[in-house]
Amino acid sequence: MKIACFGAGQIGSAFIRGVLKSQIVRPENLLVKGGKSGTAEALQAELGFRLVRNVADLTDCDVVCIATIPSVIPSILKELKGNLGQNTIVLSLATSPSIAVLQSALGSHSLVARAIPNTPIQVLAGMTGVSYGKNCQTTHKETVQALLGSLGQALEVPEEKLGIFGTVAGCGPAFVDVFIEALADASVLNGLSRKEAYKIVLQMIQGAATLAQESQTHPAVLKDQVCSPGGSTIRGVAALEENGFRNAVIQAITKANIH
Ligand SMILES: NC(=O)C1=CN([C@@H]2O[C@H](COP(=O)(O)OP(=O)(O)OC[C@H]3O[C@@H](n4cnc5c(N)ncnc54)[C@H](O)[C@@H]3O)[C@@H](O)[C@H]2O)C=CC1
Ligand SMILES: O=C(O)[C@@H]1CCC=N1
Repeated sequence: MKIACFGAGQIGSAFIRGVLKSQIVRPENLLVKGGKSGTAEALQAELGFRLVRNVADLTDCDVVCIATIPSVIPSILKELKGNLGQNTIVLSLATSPSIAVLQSALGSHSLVARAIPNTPIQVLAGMTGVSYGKNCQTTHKETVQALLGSLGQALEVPEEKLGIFGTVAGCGPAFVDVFIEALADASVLNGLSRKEAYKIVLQMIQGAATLAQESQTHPAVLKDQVCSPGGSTIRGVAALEENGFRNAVIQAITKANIH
């Protein structure tokens, strides 16, 4: 597979690291164009992909990804128009614009898709939602699925659900990181070292997620299994409820919701 990526910031570099780690693309078949921040050049020195010198180099790419903030995208689309092969798919990783806007900027025959990945794609543990424009045929979807699926899980969703999918999966890691940090702070407050705290917290979170995934058991049942009568856990659960933990999480997702 030959791919290009515009943008090597947070999600662009996670994507670049992921596709090289999964070996879905070889460094010589990965072309990257960065902005003025210099991150693409620094990453290139580390990972050995190619930098885009000329957009005409992109005509034989299977997929051209756009991993920049939305305001930059119209100028990138102008650059791309006329420099894409007949089967090159433009895959935007940005929260906007919509497929309709991408399509109208690139021309009515263009192959367009949108995906919202998350930072765990760099360690091939991603969860990515993807939606396709009307010109994408099965073969194009298979190409994108192979690319994004190599970074973890990738699921096709209608575009109207991509926002909330991306909010939970894409913003979610930051919310979990806040939780991890808070658990570690509490551990340190109660006598553990930072190192011990993070080792315990990370394995605990991974274990709880694996148990929920593998047992396919409702989280309320799993929670009840931990809460011994008159025991320690139920006191902690009551404290979470008293402090509006569930509501805080619901509000976080609702406020973050990508439209
Ligand atoms: N950070 C994340 O976890 C996720 C971000 N996204 C989306 O990805 C997009 C980028 O977000 P971040 O990576 O967080 O931002 P960022 O600011 O870290 O990265 C954007 C990069 O684009 C580069 N850039 C600017 N103009 C350019 C141009 N004309 N050509 C090529 N590169 C150019 C900048 O130099 C910068 O390195 C946003 O639309 C965001 O919503 C989507 C899913 C997850
Ligand atoms: O914060 C943002 O806007 C992006 C979207 C998903 C994760 N980060």
